[in-house]
Amino acid sequence: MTAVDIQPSSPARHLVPGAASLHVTDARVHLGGVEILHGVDLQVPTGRTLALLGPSGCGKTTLLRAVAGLQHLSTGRIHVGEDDITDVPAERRNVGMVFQDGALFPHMTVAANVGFGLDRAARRGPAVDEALEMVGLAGFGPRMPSTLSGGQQQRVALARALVAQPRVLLLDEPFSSLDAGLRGQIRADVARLLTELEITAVVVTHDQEEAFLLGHEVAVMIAGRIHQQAHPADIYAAPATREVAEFLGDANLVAGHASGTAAETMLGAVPLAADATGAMDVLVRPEHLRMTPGGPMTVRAVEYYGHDAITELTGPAGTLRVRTMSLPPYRAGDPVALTYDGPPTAAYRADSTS
Ligand SMILES: Nc1ncnc2c1ncn2[C@@H]1O[C@H](COP(=O)(O)OP(=O)(O)OP(=O)(O)O)[C@@H](O)[C@H]1O
Repeated sequence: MTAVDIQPSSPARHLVPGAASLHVTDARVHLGGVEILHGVDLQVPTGRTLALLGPSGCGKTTLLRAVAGLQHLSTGRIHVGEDDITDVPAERRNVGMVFQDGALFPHMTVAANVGFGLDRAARRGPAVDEALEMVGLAGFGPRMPSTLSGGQQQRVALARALVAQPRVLLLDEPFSSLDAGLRGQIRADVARLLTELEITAVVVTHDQEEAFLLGHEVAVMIAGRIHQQAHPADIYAAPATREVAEFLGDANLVAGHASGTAAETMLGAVPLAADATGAMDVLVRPEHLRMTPGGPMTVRAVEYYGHDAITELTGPAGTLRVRTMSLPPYRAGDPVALTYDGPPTAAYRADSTS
């Protein structure tokens, strides 16, 4: 699922003035003598949300800290709009940040939390109320954080970042401290809000669903490199590298021999999205496989989830997972044949490293 573009109900009021594009070019960061970011490029157009997705420890927070001015770049440049902010101190960048747990001050009212970073005059003005209104919490100013739900607290954290009218907003795993039930609801809420506000945002997450929901585009970072930045549907359909395919989960890689627009595999001919020749590992999504009784593969297990089911099979094509929308009529040990029934797909050189 991906965030739907929603027309703001009243654009003039919701638009965060000054929102600007973000461009990171060839960013390198060294920590403790080790290169953590290996020349990262990132582009976020004005008013769009980019989800920065990658496994734990790949460098997502380091990149966010660099954009915020909390981490020095060894090389590379950062532009917000036309301005090169690479050497601008953090407090003058006008880049807002929302951290993992929201971190509200429990002894201060909602309004005091939101106005915390403002000078005294600005705190008395309309900015705090406006920011609360933006996040749908008009009238919540006098409340204490402990009287709010987890989702409302997260919205207050967002209001606190928005009150300074940042040109770019950075969110580091903003839902990680919420329990699973609440999380699903709140992230959909925040996805809608970010789109309505037309703010330029980067959201860090290691959760694919979250990235696909929140990001107009998704950048996949692995081991300090951006492997791909594209629309979620394009990333899912055609992961640029084997690492992206594997990280996104539920990727079967089937050995094959490519000659042009198709590869010959144990599943028969599989159409390829880009011409290739030679030994390849072909990406086969579980929903693009069809099972028929009898055949060279053996069912190992069936996992039934209600909305769909995953059947795991082993045999000459390797260990493969197949997704069906209902419970398949097979049990462990049954012989099954598999055929490919999907669009032209990606393939990776068999000798390329994982
Ligand atoms: N001060 C430091 N000195 C040396 N290495 C560090 C330092 N801070 C972070 N690192 C390393 O840099 C790498 C990237 O860390 P970073 O926190 O940016 O990853 P991340 O993708 O945000 O991970 P997570 O999703 O777990 O928060 C990790 O391998 C981490 O161990």
